[in-house]
Amino acid sequence: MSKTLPSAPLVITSGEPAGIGPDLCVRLAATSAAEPFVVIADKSLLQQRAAQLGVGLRLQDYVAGRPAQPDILSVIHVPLAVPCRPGTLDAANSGYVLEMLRRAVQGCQRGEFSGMVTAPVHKGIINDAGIPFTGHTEFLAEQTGTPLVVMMLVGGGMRVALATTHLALREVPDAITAPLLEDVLRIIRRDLQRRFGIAQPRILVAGLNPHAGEGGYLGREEIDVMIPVLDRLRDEGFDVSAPLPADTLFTPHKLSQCDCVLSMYHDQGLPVLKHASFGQGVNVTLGLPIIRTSVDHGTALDLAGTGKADSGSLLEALKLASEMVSHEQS
Ligand SMILES: NC(=O)C1=CN([C@@H]2O[C@H](COP(=O)(O)OP(=O)(O)OC[C@H]3O[C@@H](n4cnc5c(N)ncnc54)[C@H](O)[C@@H]3O)[C@@H](O)[C@H]2O)C=CC1
Ligand SMILES: NCC(=O)COP(=O)(O)O
Repeated sequence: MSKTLPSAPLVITSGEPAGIGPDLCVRLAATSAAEPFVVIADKSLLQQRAAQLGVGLRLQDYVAGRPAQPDILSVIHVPLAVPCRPGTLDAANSGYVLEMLRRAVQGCQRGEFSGMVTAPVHKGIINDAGIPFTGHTEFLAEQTGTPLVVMMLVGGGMRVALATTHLALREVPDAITAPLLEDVLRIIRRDLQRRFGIAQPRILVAGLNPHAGEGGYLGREEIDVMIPVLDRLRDEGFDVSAPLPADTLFTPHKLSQCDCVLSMYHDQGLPVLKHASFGQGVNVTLGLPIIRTSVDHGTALDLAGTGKADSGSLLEALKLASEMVSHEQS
C-alpha cells in the first residue's frame, strides 16, 4: 500500500441510491465541513436529489491533486445501472453500490484518499441481486485481504466494540473462541493507540451470559473461554477487565473508567450506544489497513428525498475519520 499524501482528501461513498445516502451527501456539500472530501456517486442522482430537497448544488468532476473549491462538490462519477426513485429499491443497482466501495478502497490503498466514509447501503437488496453481502465491515475486510476486523461504534461519550457482528444470535456462543477474543482485543488496543492516540487503552469486557455467568451457574463461557484469555493479555500489559455483567456495564461510573467497552454481540452493545447518540454516532472499522468510518443508521428508505433525514452522523463520521488520519500521521 502506498503512503497517504498529506493533503489527500477523505472519500465518501454515497451508498444505496434509493436511500438517504445521496440526500446526506447533498446536505454535507451545503454545510461548511472543515475536512476536504470527495463524493462517489452518480452525478445526475445527486442533482436530482438536490432539486428534490431544494438545495443548490454545484458539482465538478474530481481531479486528483486539485485543491477543493468552496461551495463546489467534487464528485467521482459512477453511473447508476438503472434510474432510481427515492425509497424504491432495485437490485439492478447493487453492482453500482459495490463499485463505489471498490473505487474508494483502491483510492485509499494507493494514497489518493486519506480514508473512506460510507453512507448506508441496503444489505438485503444486494443479496437479492445474488451477491452474498453481510455489511461494509466484512466486504472491506475481504477487499483489503484482512483476516479479521472489529466493528466499533463511537457516540454518547462511549466507544463500543463488538466481538461478533452480523451473526444470528444462536451462533454467537460458538463463535466466541479464545483465539477470536484474543485477536479482537489486540486489534482494539492497537487501533486505539495508533488511530485514536490513546497510549494505554482501558477496555471493559462484557460477559456473554446474564451476570457474566454467575460463577458458572448461568453459563460457562466466561470461565472456560474468556477469563483465561483476559488473564493472559493482562500479564502481557493489556488493561482489560474480567468479564463484567453487561446490564450494569454501561452506567456512567463504569464508562468513566474505560476507553472502550467490548460487547460480545451486536445487540448487547449497540442499543445502548444508539439510545445515547442515534443520529450523531459513528461506526468505525478497526483492523483495516485503511481508515473507514460510517454513519450509525441505515438507509431510511422512508425518508429519502423528503428532506427529513438528519445528516449529523455523516458529519461526525467525516470529523472522526479526519481525527484518525491526524493521529496516524503524527
Ligand atoms: N452503515 C450501513 O450501511 C448500515 C446499513 N443498514 C441497513 O439499512 C437498511 C434499513 O435498516 P433499518 O433497520 O430500517 O434502519 P434505519 O436506520 O434505516 O431506520 C430506522 C429508523 O430510523 C430512522 N432514521 C434512520 N436514519 C435517519 C436519519 N439520518 N435521520 C432521521 N431518521 C433516521 C428511519 O426513518 C427509521 O424510522 C437495512 O438494509 C440495514 O441493513 C443499517 C445500519 C447501518
Ligand atoms: N449495525 C451496524 C451495521 O449494520 C453497519 O454495518 P456495516 O455496513 O458498517 O458493516
